[in-house]
Order: sequence, then C-alpha cells, then structure tokens
Amino acid sequence: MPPLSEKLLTPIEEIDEPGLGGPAGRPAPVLSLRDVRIKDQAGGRELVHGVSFTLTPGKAVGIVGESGSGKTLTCRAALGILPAHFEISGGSVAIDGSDIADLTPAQWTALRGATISAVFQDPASYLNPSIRVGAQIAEVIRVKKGLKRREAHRRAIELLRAVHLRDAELVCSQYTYELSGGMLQRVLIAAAIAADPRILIADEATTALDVTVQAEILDLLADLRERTGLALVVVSHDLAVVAQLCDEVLVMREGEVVEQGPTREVLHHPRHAYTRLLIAEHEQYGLEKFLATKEDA
Ligand SMILES: Nc1ncnc2c1ncn2[C@@H]1O[C@H](COP(=O)(O)OP(=O)(O)OP(=O)(O)O)[C@@H](O)[C@H]1O
Repeated sequence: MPPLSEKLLTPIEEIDEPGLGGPAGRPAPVLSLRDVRIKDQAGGRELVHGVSFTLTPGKAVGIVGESGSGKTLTCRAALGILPAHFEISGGSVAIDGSDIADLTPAQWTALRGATISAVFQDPASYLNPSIRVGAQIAEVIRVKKGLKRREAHRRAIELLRAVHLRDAELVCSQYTYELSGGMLQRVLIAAAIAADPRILIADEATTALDVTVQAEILDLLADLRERTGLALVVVSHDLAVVAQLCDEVLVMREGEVVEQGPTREVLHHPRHAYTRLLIAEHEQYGLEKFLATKEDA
C-alpha cells in the first residue's frame, strides 16, 4: 500500500497565499464549481448534471441527498480523483482561482494536502496497517511541510491532541488494528489537516461513528473553521450534520441539484418536495435542535 502522503496528499511546493483577491475586498473563493457535469465514459451516461457553488475561506457548504445522488463523485471531481472511466464532461472546477483542467500532475501534487484535502468514510482503507499511525502523519508533515523527522513527530503528536485523542503519544506509536473506528477517523482528520490545507472535503466523515464521537468531530471541524479559516465541503446524508456546520446547502437527487441556498432558509422554508421529505425523515434525529440554534443565532 503506498504511503498516505502519496495516496491522497502527495509532495509539496509552496502555493501563494490568496489574500483578499475578490471584488470589493471580499475574500477570493478557494474553491468554485461551475455547472460541473460528470460522465461515465464506459456507459456513456451523465451521472452528475450540473453542480455549482463557491467556497470562500472559513465557509462551509453542505451536500445532502440519498445514496447514489452524485455527492461523492462531485467531491472526487473537485479533488481530481474521479474513478477510472469517469470525466468532468462539462463546467469547471477552480481551486484558488486555477482551473483544474489546466493543472499539471506536479501542480496537483502540490495542491493536494497543502491546499485541498479530504476525509472519507472508512478510514482504515486510507491508512497503512503495517506502519504506526504517528509515523504516517509525520510522513505527511515531512513531505508537505519540509519538517525534519523529529519535528514532524512532535507535530504529529500535537495534531493527534488537536483532534481530541487522549494519550496522543501512545496513539502515535500504535497500529491501526489497535484503534477503534472513531479513533481512526480522528487520525485520518489529523493527517488531512497536517499540511494546513485551506479546503477540507469531509465526505460522510462521521457517518460510521457513534453520536458522541460524531458530535466531538463536528465540533472540531467547526473550531478549525473558525480558528484557521478552513473552508469545508461537508457531504452527509444526515441533515443535522449539515445544519450544524454549513452556511449553504445543496440538495442532490439523481445527479441533479434540486435545491440550493443558505442552510437556514432551505431547512426552514424548503421549496422542493424532496427537501421536505428529507427534513421530515430527519426530524426524529434531532434536526430541530439545530434549526432552533440557527434561528436563535
Ligand atoms: N466507481 C464507480 N463505478 C461505477 N459507478 C459508480 C462509481 N462511483 C459512483 N458510481 C455511480 O455514480 C452515481 C453517483 O454515485 P456517488 O458515489 O457520487 O453517490 P453518493 O451520493 O455519494 O452516494 P453515497 O451516499 O452512497 O456515497 C451512482 O449511480 C453510482 O452507482
């Protein structure tokens, strides 16, 4: 299995700071999708029929929808890791103002981890079972941030603390089989933020976790967003997760964005029948609590 830094996060070159580049001093978007369409070349089918959103630093966009609606393909398109035979067949994705269609492999390598990073479900498949987890995180830091081995190790422990793992030194020296699913998910988040990315895509990152661990991880993401200006794309079938974290929400169904807008507005005044259905289904999971919080804010 290739090391973590090669799988998702590969080597570093410094990227220019974006600064306040937008019109009228507004922050420039770190990620923008414009009418992105994704096609399965093998089957000739278009699976995603036009997704658009803009993400500025410190903002969070949520994508909700049933299984197979195209949420993960959309994220993979933004990360330049569509499965074989899939292609962006229309529209464009820009990271930090650069159209990803023009990026060379070396430029992609520089962007991944350092500018855009991701956490998916099933953390075990992204971590090497035969290397201690601390060494895997330290390797990302060495490659991406150019730190020496000892400093990278120290930073790995700091990151494990930052994701609220108790006894970070011990976890650092452990292997994946010694850790629970919740601990592994946090290790993966630590690895994903190790190179200080500006965009983090969290694709069902908390779905497999129990409610308490899920709440802790969502708090952690909210905190990173606030403290570091991290911009988030949060994919979840759970509206409560999106309600808690996101400013804007896209509701997807069968590859189509059926509704999009400020989270509060969409959740309080859904216009599409499918959104209303999702809300009705999720009320039992405590969505109302988050709606009340947003409304009071
Ligand atoms: N590697 C693949 N090979 C073939 N078809 C795929 C592949 N990945 C996705 N698809 C198809 O593309 C469509 C969109 O899938 P996608 O994974 O983006 O949905 P999703 O909304 O993320 O669903 P889930 O919540 O189950 O992850 C589905 O019809 C799916 O079957």
